This record gives sequence, C-alpha cells and structure tokens, in this order.
Amino acid sequence: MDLKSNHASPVLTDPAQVNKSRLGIHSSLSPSLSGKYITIPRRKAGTLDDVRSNGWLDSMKSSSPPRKKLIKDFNVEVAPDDTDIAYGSWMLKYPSALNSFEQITNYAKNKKIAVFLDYDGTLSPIVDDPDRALMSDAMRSAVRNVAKYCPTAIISGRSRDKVYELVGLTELYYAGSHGMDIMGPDKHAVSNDHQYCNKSTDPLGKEVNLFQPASEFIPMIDEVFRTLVENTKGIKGAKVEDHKFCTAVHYRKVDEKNWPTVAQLVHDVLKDYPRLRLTHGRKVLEVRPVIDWNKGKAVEFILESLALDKGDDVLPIFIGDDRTDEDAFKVLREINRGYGILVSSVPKETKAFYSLKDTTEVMKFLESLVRWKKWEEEEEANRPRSP
Ligand SMILES: O=P(O)(O)OC[C@H]1O[C@H](O[C@H]2O[C@H](CO)[C@@H](O)[C@H](O)[C@H]2O)[C@H](O)[C@@H](O)[C@@H]1O
Repeated sequence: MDLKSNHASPVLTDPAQVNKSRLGIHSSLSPSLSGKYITIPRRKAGTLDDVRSNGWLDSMKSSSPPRKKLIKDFNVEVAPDDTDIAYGSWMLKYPSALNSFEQITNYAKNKKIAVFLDYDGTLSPIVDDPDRALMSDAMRSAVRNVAKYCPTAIISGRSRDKVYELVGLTELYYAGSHGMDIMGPDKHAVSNDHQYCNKSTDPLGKEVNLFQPASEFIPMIDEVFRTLVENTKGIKGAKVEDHKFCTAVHYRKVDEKNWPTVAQLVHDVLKDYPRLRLTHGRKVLEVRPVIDWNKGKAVEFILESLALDKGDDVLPIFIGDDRTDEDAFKVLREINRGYGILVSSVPKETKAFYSLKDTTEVMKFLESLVRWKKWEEEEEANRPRSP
C-alpha cells in the first residue's frame, strides 16, 4: 500500500487524557505498558450501579433490533401497524438504495465505485451462534462479481483471519478488528519505514501488505481475552471471542436478567486497563484499544492505498448494519464523497444516506450494481469513436 503520504499516528499521545477520554498513550511514553502484561493489580469488583449509571445497560438493551411481535400460539410474526408506519417515515429520510438505484447510478456514471462491506448482519444474517454466521453461496457469488468491476473490501469487527475464512474470496481486501488489521494489495509501494506496516503473505502465499496500527496491544488484548473467558465461565450463554486486536463478549444467548452481571464483569476487568475502551455492537460488548482508529479510518486508508482518494471520479459505497459502521458512514459524509448504506429493518439514528432492509436486499443491490457495471462497460465498448 502507498504509505508515503502523511498518515498521522493513530496512537495518540496525551497521557493526561487517558482516564478521562478515549485517548491513549503511546508505549514510548508509558514504559510499564510496553513490557509483559502478566501481573494485573486486581481491584475490588464494583457494584451493578456502575453499569447502570454509565449507560452500558441501556445500550445493551437497545443493541439489536427488537423482533417483531411473535404470536406464540400460531408461530407467526405480526408487525404491528405503528412499526410499519414508523419504518415508512424513517425511509423518507433514508430511502431504500434499491428504490434509489437509478439516482445512485446516475451519480456513479463514469466513476470508479469502491465497495466496502461489513460482514455480520450485512453479508450474513444475524444468528445466535457467531460461529454459524455463514454467508450463502449466492451472496458469495454476488460479492465475487462485484469485485470484478469494483475494488471491494470487507471491513469487519471480527479478526481478519476469521472473516477471510468466512468470505473465502481471494480477490478482495480485508480489514479485521474494526479496521485495526488491514491486508491490502502488494501492487502499491509501501514505505518500509512506516511503523505500522509489514509485508506478509496471504493464505495462498501471495505477497500482501499488512497495516496494524494497534500491534503493541496484542499481548494486552490476549491477557484481557483470557481473563474474560475465565470470569464469564459461570454465566450460561456468554461467549468471548478473540479478535487479536480487540475482544468481544457476546450476551445474545445470556438470560436478560444476567446482562447486568455480564456488564459488571467486563466493567471490572476494564478498570485495570485504562488504555482499553468498550464499544457496543449487536448484543456484544467489544473491548478495544484506545486509539484513534476505526472503520472510517480504514476506509480512508484503503482508498488512499488504492490511489482512489483524490479527484471526483471515485464513488465509495459502504454497506453496514452496526454501530461501528457509523464511523465509516460519518467519514463518507465528512469527505463529502460516496454513500453509506445502513442495513436495518427498524428505524435507527444513522449517518448513512440510504438503507436496505436485510441481507437479501444487500445481495439484490450488489447484483444490480454488477448488471449496471456490465451494461456501462458494454455501452462504453460500443460507443462510436471518432476516427
Ligand atoms: O463488523 P461485523 O463484521 O459486523 O462484526 C461485528 C460483530 O459480529 C459478530 O457478532 C454479531 O453477529 C453474530 C452472528 O450473527 C451474532 O451472534 C452477534 O450477536 C452479533 O453481535 C461477531 O461475532 C463479533 O465478534 C463482531 O464483533
């Protein structure tokens, strides 16, 4: 990747802010954090009031769209009228990307489209067990076809290896751990002295570039992961995932009455790690380094690496369903280029421009994009040339 440009260090350096805000300390300023992470001073466990007062519990309750009312006796889903009305008026603000396809392609004419896709809830439906969140063959083929016409990247909260394994397409770029682990092409020069960049090989042995701005946190995350596994052992349904640069505590299968306990456990562990912070996903608590890096930064980085960051002839499109995707939607609004598309079947506050209801609509949108790109290429090929 082209790293010759001036990427600001994502690891911020204002120690005074560490406990107050989301800022972190570079290891060079904090010798005790750059060595081993073996002994953690254990503090007294807090009370459930901690997670009530800091809003974690409220966030947990609203972290995934509520299911439509289920009439158990008949086992059918009935959408109450007011839900549909609310969704309808929300869509006036965030129109369907399918219904607005012509508008999107009018704007995309003669532009290169760069496609960014989240994984869970976007390419694969949300299911109870994260290990069973598989992508359908039809979706895989839609993504493969899109990548024939548009540079395409997957940007996921999962570890890069895991999402690569789930998607299984070698022609894409992959960013795992919410963009903190980017595997990009080797075709662009990499400044060897860039502190976060390394050359590597992908599972096929092809040379790739890795950008890992949070690599100094790997031992810390590993330690926290192991502590969380141990501490949540007694909570039925809790599951902790190791994403190398961040770790996720799932509570989707935990009885709701035990959610405060899950929150408090995570809160107590985090108290000992001021350089880590918590974000909320869909029925998941995510622990990640306090660095100025997220899916939005990853989009900017990939665009720049592919030399697609300048000029008006590039249209980035990011499709995602989760709160962490908002960072990417925000960046597209800020740089005033491209479109964020939120996947949601319920009204949500978002920085996206358009919406899609579910993964089926995502697939339809990708297929439409491929048909349109094919048509555009054919038009271009058949255009009479002046002699
Ligand atoms: O950025 P993403 O690719 O959307 O990853 C975000 C999290 O996705 C996964 O969890 C979510 O999907 C699971 C499977 O459908 C579901 O069981 C869970 O409740 C959702 O939160 C993944 O397991 C997490 O580690 C990711 O952080």
